[in-house]
Amino acid sequence: MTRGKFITLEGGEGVGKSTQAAMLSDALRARGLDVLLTREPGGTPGAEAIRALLLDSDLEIGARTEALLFAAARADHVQHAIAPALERGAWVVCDRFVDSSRAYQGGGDDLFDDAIMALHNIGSWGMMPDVTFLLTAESEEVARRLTERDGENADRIGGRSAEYHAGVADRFRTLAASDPERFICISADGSPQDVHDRIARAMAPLTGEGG
Ligand SMILES: Nc1ncnc2c1ncn2[C@@H]1O[C@H](COP(=O)(O)OP(=O)(O)OP(=O)(O)O)[C@@H](O)[C@H]1O
Ligand SMILES: Cc1cn([C@H]2C[C@H](O)[C@@H](COP(=O)(O)O)O2)c(=O)[nH]c1=O
Repeated sequence: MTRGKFITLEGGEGVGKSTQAAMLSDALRARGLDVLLTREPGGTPGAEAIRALLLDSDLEIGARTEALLFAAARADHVQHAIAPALERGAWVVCDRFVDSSRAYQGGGDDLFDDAIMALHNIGSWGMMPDVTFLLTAESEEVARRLTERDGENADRIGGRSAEYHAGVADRFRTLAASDPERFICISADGSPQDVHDRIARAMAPLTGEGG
C-alpha cells in the first residue's frame, strides 16, 4: 500500500483554513481518494480534551506548559489518527499542525524554534507534512470575518494582542521562506471558491491533474 499524502493548512486566526480544509477534502474525495479531514489541537478524543483546556480563557499557564500541552495533543493525534491513516493509504488534510506551534509558541520570549522541534521529535517522531499551504489575507478583511463569526468571543489564544498576532504572522512568513519545497503561500483574499481554486491549482502536481 502506498503511503497517503499529508497536507496541512496554516496561517493566523480566521484566515479561512477550516473552510479551505473542508473544500480541499471534498475535492480530493470527489477524485476517489480516501481522506481524513482533521484539525489541531484536536482530532482524537485525548487531543480534543487537551484542546478544551488550552483554549479555555480562564486557564492560567506559562509558555512552557502551553508548548508541552500542544505537543502532547499532537503526539496523541499523530499516533492514533494521522499515522494510521497515512499507513492505510489515506490522504490527511489537517487544519494546523506543528508550524502553528512554531509560529505561536516559538516566539522567543521563553522558547525558540529548536525547543518546539525537540518536543515534536519526542512526541510525534518529528513527522512533517508533505505540503503546507500558508494562507495570508489583509488584516482588515480577517478582522471583519472574525467579528462576523465570533463577535467578542475570542478564545484564550485568539484573544491575545494584535502585537502577538503580528509576531505569529512574521514567524509563519519566516518558516515559509526557510522551507520553500514544502510551503505554498496562498492569498486568502476573495471568495472561498477563489481561494479553493488557487489551492487546487497548486495541488495539481500532487493529484496528477493537468494545469
Ligand atoms: N474567502 C472567504 N471570504 C469571506 N469569508 C470567509 C472566507 N473564508 C472563510 N470565511 C469566513 O470567515 C470565518 C473564518 O473562516 P475559518 O473558520 O475557515 O477560518 P480559520 O482560519 O479556520 O479560523 P481559526 O484560525 O479561527 O480557526 C468563517 O465565518 C468563514 O465562513
Ligand atoms: C495547533 C496550534 C494551535 N494554536 C492556537 C491557534 C488558535 O488560536 C487556536 C486553535 O484554534 P482554531 O480556531 O482551531 O484555529 O490554538 C497554537 O497556539 N499552537 C498550536 O500548535
